[in-house]
Amino acid sequence: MFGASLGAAAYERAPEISGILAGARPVEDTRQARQSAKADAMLALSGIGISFGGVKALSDIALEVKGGEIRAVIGPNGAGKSSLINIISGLYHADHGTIAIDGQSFSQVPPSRLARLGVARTFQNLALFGGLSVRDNIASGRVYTRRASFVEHIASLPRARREDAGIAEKVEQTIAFLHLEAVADRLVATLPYGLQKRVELARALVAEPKILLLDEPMAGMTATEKAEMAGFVRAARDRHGVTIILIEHDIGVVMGLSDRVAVLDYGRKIADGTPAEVRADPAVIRAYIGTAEGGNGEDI
Ligand SMILES: Nc1ncnc2c1ncn2[C@@H]1O[C@H](COP(=O)(O)OP(=O)(O)OP(=O)(O)O)[C@@H](O)[C@H]1O
Repeated sequence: MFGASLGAAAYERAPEISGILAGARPVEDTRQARQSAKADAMLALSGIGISFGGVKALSDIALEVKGGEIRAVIGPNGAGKSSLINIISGLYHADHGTIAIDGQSFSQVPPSRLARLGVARTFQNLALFGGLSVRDNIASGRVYTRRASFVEHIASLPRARREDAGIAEKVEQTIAFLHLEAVADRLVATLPYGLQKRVELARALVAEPKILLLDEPMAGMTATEKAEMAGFVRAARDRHGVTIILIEHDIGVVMGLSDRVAVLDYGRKIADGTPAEVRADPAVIRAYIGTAEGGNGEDI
């Protein structure tokens, strides 16, 4: 039943996101949160809950992600997957719970510190600069590393030149890693969708994150493009040790790529384990059979 792609979200969230950002609360570092973070976890969520109006998008979610793990979060449409990633990346503020990133605990992750905390993400709907080249889009992923002032850059002072050279080197390494050399000078808007998704991955990876959040990185791709993307995601983990949290509707891809899989349904975690454990879990089978996307009764 999981062979097919299960489709995309049915709504846009930009206005809500900007509203939430405007109301950002200060960071908290609580003893309770520190205790709940397991020592070897790169990321640990505890008691996470969020509601939108009357809709409980997430209730009491715990999730532990070990360093270097590829961890998938799956579930039917509206299960709360994107909300979870948006909370981890500071776009949404949880009503309850704590988030520990590499040992630092927050009740709300500050988006302005996300890159320095070593977290990068991609978006369900592409968030690239269509009128800029592939190379410039990728370079935008390292803007946060700049220290030199505007004036230093205008005057091309040594610190600014060193920074530019460092960024350019990382960008070229990332272009090579993701095999984007042939399109590096093309405007992003002129690329096929599958390649645009790869550019978005490149922009996240150029920041050399410890944690990479991928929100449906293979949505809308052909089978060949999905296989390529899965290869790049695995290589990012294997070669660079990046810890990866992956939301993806194509369960075939998820099961082949992930070390562990958490399953959400109606905002609750209903299963968490290896792909084999999750595939055999009756609650997971029930959740998918109860949706329009599943329902043909085959095994997961
Ligand atoms: N910004 C928001 N404003 C209002 N409701 C929201 C917002 N974000 C999420 N929701 C609601 O929270 C619930 C969970 O949505 P979410 O997008 O997290 O699910 P999902 O599992 O990612 O779904 P999909 O697979 O369709 O992308 C849904 O009922 C959704 O309508």
